[in-house]
Amino acid sequence: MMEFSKMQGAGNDFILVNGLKQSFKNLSELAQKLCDRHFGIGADGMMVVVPSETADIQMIYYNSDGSRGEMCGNGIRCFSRFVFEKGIVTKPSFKVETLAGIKGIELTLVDGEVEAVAVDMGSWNYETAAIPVKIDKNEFIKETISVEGKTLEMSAVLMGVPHGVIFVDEIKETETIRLGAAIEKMELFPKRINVNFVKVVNESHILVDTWERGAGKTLACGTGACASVIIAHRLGLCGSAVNVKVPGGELQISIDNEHRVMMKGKAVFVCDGLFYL
Ligand SMILES: N[C@H](CCC[C@H](N)C(=O)O)C(=O)O
Repeated sequence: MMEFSKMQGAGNDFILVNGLKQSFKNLSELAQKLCDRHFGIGADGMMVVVPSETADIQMIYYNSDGSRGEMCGNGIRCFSRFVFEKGIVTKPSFKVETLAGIKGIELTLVDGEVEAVAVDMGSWNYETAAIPVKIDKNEFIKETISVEGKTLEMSAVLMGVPHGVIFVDEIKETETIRLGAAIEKMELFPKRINVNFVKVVNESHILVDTWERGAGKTLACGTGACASVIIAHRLGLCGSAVNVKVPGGELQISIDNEHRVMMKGKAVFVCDGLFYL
């Protein structure tokens, strides 16, 4: 049997496993098994707590399809509350090692409970070689793509993981699913890509709906919310402090003048349990 916690951040749900107490052979297979919504517990992804030599603790993230994600914005908020409330980390400010670099965490405590988690998500990268995008241009900004019989204008950015951002007049979940699924796997994106459909309400409010690489349609995507603000800000469509409303809740995203993105939002425990491996 295996101990786990189920958590969610703005409706993006995760299974957390304490890798300091138990070790596993194949994390990709474990993620697929645990995240299956019929034969397992059910979640968008799985995080494992492991030691770090360069930070206070290390987060390993897998999507529900068993693919490794370099970073997970909603996930790192849940991970941070988990390691604090389980006593693994004992201070409200700490650093988490990820495949996308070390992230700074600030917990907001109310009566000893974690009320919100702020994450220094670090900076972004527009270079097509880094995202990656297979195109003979340095950046992929407002480029035209044809998919599922539609011509769309998309911009791409690496926010720890690859993100595409498409601005729409109206968000339709059926289109997020139909178009997102096709764009994720286009040859243009050798490592696949997360796809965000964005409606700008005003300069401090946007709506985002995301099709996630390796997880499909989710109720929120933290790195996607960050990517959407970054691109909207670059195109002059929003300011540098934005409330991002997603189907599962909302996130506060801000860009500082050192080219860094800060994300703040909740992280909620759903349950603790035992899984029969
Ligand atoms: N599916 C993403 C990783 C999780 C991102 C998302 N859950 C977030 O909150 O940032 C990828 O493989 O690129």
